Amino acid sequence: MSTIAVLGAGKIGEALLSGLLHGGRAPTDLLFTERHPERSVELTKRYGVRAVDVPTAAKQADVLVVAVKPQDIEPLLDELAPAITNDTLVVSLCAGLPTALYDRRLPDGVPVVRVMPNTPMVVGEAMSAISAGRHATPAHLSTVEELLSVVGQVVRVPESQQDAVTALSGSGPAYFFYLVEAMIDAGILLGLPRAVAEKLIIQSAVGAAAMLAETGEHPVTLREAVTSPAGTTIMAIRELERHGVRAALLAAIEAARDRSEELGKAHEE
Ligand SMILES: NC(=O)C1=CN([C@@H]2O[C@H](COP(=O)(O)OP(=O)(O)OC[C@H]3O[C@@H](n4cnc5c(N)ncnc54)[C@H](O)[C@@H]3O)[C@@H](O)[C@H]2O)C=CC1
Ligand SMILES: O=C(O)[C@@H]1CCC=N1
Repeated sequence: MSTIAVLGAGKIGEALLSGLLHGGRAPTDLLFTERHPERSVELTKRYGVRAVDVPTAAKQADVLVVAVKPQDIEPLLDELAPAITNDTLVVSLCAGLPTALYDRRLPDGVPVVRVMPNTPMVVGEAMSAISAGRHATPAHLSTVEELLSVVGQVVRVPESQQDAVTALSGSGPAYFFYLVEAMIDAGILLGLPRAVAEKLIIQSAVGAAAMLAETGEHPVTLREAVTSPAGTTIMAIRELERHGVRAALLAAIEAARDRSEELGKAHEE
């Protein structure tokens, strides 16, 4: 079994470690690096996984998963470059960072796969999109696909689509949480107890998501089935249209895509 090291065990790094353990990987097959010692202690206690430094991770692991903030990539690449060989696969989860950045900064020929996952990884429901860098082979892509399918679903996309993917599914869970938060507030406005409003909205979200995933019906069809002539739903839809919610979503997701592109450009020479 291959050894996987997570470089930067924050929210996404921890979600991956925990998901892989849940999927049957032995703690001895996993390593992580973390710049905050107290975080390392906490994670080793929680998962029984060993914290190491970057050179040790590069030497001992077959797959290095980079999960630091894009703004923190440069010092990590400085540490990694002298320690890594072409036998090690680099998997980057960083928003915006192109595989070309790794190609420039790491020894020639190191294979890199760019991935955009999302936080539902913590419950095994991630959506991950993967793209091969210049030196990554179909076998490398399959390795990453296999790794990530333990924590959710995986699609392959050309790297040129990764900024759009980041805006859609990378950030996507935040948009749904934001909607849920606003709808719970609406329940409070209408005088419902908070606990009741939360239960009503969260279960409606879970039910709607399950219908989307399981019926294969188009969202328009599912929405129309809720929208009775001269009923309650159409009154709400009219207000959503009047307040430009659809246009707001288009603009919001475009802004997220632009930011992803910008994060990548910040590291251009
Ligand atoms: N949070 C999210 O929903 C998603 C995040 N991502 C990407 O995943 C990456 C990580 O994001 P989060 O987990 O949210 O960030 P985070 O801030 O929770 O985790 C980053 C971790 O890396 C550690 N770190 C930084 N530099 C380090 C170094 N040189 N050596 C060792 N550890 C180091 C930090 O101490 C921190 O614990 C980012 O690049 C982000 O774009 C991708 C998809 C979704
Ligand atoms: O907000 C961010 O930059 C990260 C990338 C995708 C989701 N969270």
